[in-house]
Amino acid sequence: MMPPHQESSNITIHNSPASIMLTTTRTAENFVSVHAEPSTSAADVVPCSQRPIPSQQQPLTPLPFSVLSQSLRPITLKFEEVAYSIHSSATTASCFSSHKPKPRTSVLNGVSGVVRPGELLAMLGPSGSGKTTLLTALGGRLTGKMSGTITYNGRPFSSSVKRRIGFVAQDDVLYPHLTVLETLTYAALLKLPKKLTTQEKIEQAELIIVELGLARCRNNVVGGPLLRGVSGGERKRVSVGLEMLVNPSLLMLDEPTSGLDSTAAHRIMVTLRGLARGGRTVITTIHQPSSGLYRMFDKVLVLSEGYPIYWGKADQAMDYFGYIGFTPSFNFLNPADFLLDLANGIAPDVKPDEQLEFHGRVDHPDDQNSTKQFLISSYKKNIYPTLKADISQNLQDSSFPTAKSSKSSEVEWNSSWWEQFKVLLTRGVQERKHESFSGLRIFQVMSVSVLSGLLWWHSDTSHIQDQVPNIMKS
Ligand SMILES: Nc1ncnc2c1ncn2[C@@H]1O[C@H](COP(=O)(O)OP(=O)(O)OP(=O)(O)O)[C@@H](O)[C@H]1O
Repeated sequence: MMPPHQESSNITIHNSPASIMLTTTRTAENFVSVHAEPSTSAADVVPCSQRPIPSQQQPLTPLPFSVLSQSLRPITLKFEEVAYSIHSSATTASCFSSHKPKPRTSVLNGVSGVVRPGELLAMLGPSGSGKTTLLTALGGRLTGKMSGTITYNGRPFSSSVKRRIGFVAQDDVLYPHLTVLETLTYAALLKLPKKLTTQEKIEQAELIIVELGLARCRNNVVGGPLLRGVSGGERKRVSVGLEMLVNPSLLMLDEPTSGLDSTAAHRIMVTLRGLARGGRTVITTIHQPSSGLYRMFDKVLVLSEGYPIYWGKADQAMDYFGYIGFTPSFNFLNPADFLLDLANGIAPDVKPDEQLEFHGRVDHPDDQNSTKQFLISSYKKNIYPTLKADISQNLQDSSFPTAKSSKSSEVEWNSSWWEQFKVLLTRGVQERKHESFSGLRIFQVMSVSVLSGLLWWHSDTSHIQDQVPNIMKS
């Protein structure tokens, strides 16, 4: 079987040193920031003066084209009164009760916000508070009964918006036996426009590897549950890199730091903040950030059982809760801990040792509920009016292409059928290079591939999101 990195077909993955940092600069935090070029027509792009100042410029060799340096179309995301409910009787339904209307459980209740290019929004809340559901809704992936409005530069979700969104799910789907370089290279070969040569696409993958600080592990296998591979943080950065290949204007990440140590989590968050400062709109859910991570957020949305209890600047959250009467009775080093306690209905006047007792006792839920109710009503009274005014601000925007230009750009971004087939075949062989081949297995795989292919044969390009998981699995 072919060793990794060996030339196969006409696709070659080089291990040459990445001397292609066209648009990268290192900041004082030893962070590689991604310099995108937001359109100057967008009203609320973060001014250059607010971006991190590079401490040193590195000598750069120009590339003919860089996916990261091409002009972005910044996205201002606004969502207002988003509510979502699910059927809660799935387990109790029987053939005798099937005609009864099923009760619904509310998951999100009147959640609103505005996130602008250059901003990093963190959604905080206890487990089950609705963070992932909201992120999925904002990413245009939520099916079911949802109400409220979500707009992208003032327009509803559309295929051209979809193209500009990168979504990193909590459970990322990666090929365990491919190396970091191979993973990103095959993705580049599939995703990048056909006007680029194969060599240029490979260079884009190398550029992303450098951008995300993966150069050290570029030749390590990604790994999975049964195969030891790169570390959790590196794996997460590979997932971010896969989304960056299409240079998204709006990047969404579900729990990108879960299961990581504080250093790896910090590195991921530094990366995300850099992506935001490059003109992108970045939204992440996060479970229990350290105080260091918390300080990196621009805005914070705190959810409690699907209700918002805080929306605003991260560094003003403690002041707000102090204003409505919740001042920590001891010095909270980590504001996130304080916010999560409040979202759980735990008032700060309960001392730490009493809090343990509080968690263990069952006769206090009323106290917790009344605290939550007070926080929800305070949000409606103090925060929502200002937020609503902010959402109502008109946005002068011309950054999305018209239907006609969008169509032509979509055609431009598709590789030919034959190109995709060659890449998928090579990737499939590479991924299974450790396995022994038999005629039966080859027949089995080919039959499933043909069937999958027929299912999506001539499907509309606007359904590309549905096709991607099939491409990944095939
Ligand atoms: N399709 C669904 N079917 C059943 N329950 C659902 C569905 N979608 C959401 N829920 C419920 O809605 C609530 C919110 O779920 P969600 O995953 O958004 O929470 P979360 O804040 O992201 O939690 P975690 O931090 O544990 O990931 C949970 O109680 C979950 O069980």
